[in-house]
Amino acid sequence: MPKVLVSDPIEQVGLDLLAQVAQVDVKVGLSEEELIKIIPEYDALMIRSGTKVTKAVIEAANQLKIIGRAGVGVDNVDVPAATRKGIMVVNSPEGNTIAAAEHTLAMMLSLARHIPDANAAVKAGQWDRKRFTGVEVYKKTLGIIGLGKIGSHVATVARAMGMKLLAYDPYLSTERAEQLGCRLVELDVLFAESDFITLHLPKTPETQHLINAKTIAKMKPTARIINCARGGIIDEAALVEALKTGKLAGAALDVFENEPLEAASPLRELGMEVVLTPHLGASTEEAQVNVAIDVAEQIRDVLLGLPARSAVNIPGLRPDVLEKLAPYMQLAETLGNLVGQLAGGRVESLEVRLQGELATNDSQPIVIAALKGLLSPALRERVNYVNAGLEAKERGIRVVETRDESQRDYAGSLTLIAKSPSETRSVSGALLAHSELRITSIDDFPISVAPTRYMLLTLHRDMPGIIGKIGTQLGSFNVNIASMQVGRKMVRGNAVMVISLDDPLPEGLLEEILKVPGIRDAYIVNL
Ligand SMILES: NC(=O)c1ccc[n+]([C@@H]2O[C@H](COP(=O)([O-])OP(=O)(O)OC[C@H]3O[C@@H](n4cnc5c(N)ncnc54)[C@H](O)[C@@H]3O)[C@@H](O)[C@H]2O)c1
Ligand SMILES: O=C(O)CC[C@@H](O)C(=O)O
Repeated sequence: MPKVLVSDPIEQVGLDLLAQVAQVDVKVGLSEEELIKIIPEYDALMIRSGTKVTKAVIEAANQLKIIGRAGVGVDNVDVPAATRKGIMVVNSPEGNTIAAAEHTLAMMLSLARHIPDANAAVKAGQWDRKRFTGVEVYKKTLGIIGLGKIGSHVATVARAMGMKLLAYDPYLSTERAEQLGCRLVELDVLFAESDFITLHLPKTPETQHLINAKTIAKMKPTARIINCARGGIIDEAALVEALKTGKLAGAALDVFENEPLEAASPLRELGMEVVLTPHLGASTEEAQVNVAIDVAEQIRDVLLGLPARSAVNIPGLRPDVLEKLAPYMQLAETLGNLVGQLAGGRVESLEVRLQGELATNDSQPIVIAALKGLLSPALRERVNYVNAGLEAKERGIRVVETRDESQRDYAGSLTLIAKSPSETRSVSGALLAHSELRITSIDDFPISVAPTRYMLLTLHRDMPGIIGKIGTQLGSFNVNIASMQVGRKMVRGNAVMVISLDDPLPEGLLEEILKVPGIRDAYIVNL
């Protein structure tokens, strides 16, 4: 019988499901060392957010086939290390949506009406009504940053409470926002006009400290902010300072830069302008049952040799199909991610052109992988091989597929053309020997570049000295170049430059590069 280790508290219904096919050991509160010691015995690991599945744990997991995260965020799992080891990571992208949305609304009302402090005062024997006079949410403006699953439900309920809704989500169509009764605006407008601001976006390098001293200065001093998304999207030091100096009226936080919140955190010192909960967004009986069943079923299926429905890293295809298509799917996902970043988010249509041997295969997994790549800058681990098609449809992205079975320079190649309201961007790629990925053109400029984690792309005029100037700029910011290539259609015409970097591009460098004469546009791409 296979063995499953459950290392965080999981609802019994999930454990019962697993017990039908496996020996289930529940061992909560293990240290990393203890986990490393026992993990080689196990075929599956089931966790919530408490267990840190580090690279060292994964390296020791010689028998592990699947890691199941009973919840959405897989930020506590080293997913690239699991993928390299062929371990599937699955999650439950929707099981706790309602719980997190309702917690957000509860936090907003608690903050508006000082419920936690009033409750504590009454329990302490007091009866002070004046001190706890609150504000109404009716006819107030709620600014929602991130209008995905949770943000959408918050919008629906807040609208019913008579709130005016603004939203900022760079990856969402205006139509979808309008369906939810939200006016899609730029971030600065949302900051300036909102009475309440609520965060429902993923934490990424781009969204880290999105709320900081500078952005808080753009908000009304009467504004109140709610974060039930991820700690670190708000700069806590800046928030504390703003609350102390009256630049902001209140904050309700369920998530923190460090969890558990440090005993000495200055947030704990603040008064009723702050409401704090210990990451309870998903903690309802219903959500815990949902995520436990969702993830236990997937672990059970994988142990029985069946596909999983919410694999974050490896698609749940039959092994023989997967083996053949996997390198092309990786190519499609990389190109989707690249073209999405170039098109700048609001993609309305994606054309998938399959060439050569790719055109003769089942195209569905390739199209899905391209959509997963396209949506991953916006949705991160919430988009997977199962929901990518549906997510794209809900976001109003039309998919057009074309095939050409003739072979050109490569056995099979793929082109993705993404259209946004303002522009059309295209990228092509192919596989070399040993399934090595190559980007073979960008906006029809021929190149041959291996995709890397950090890349800088420029559109520029082909002229003497321009490459040297960009190299000097990167050097002056201490950024190391791994490789560089220029693609052009004619001498001294328009060209594209693709630079692979060893380090992420520091803040401010892109602005300097855009000032170089001859540079028409420049992009940071993280693959
Ligand atoms: N507190 C909790 O216990 C709890 C529970 C569940 C989820 N969460 C967190 O809530 C957040 C939202 O979850 P969800 O299920 O709604 O996710 P989702 O993927 O459905 O929605 C996220 C939305 O954010 C948008 N987005 C991405 N980058 C953005 C940016 N830079 N600016 C504005 N919008 C951006 C995306 O387009 C998407 O619409 C996540 O951070 C998730 O980890 C917390
Ligand atoms: O309580 C949990 O397991 C964390 C919930 C939430 O942050 C998630 O990512 O699903």
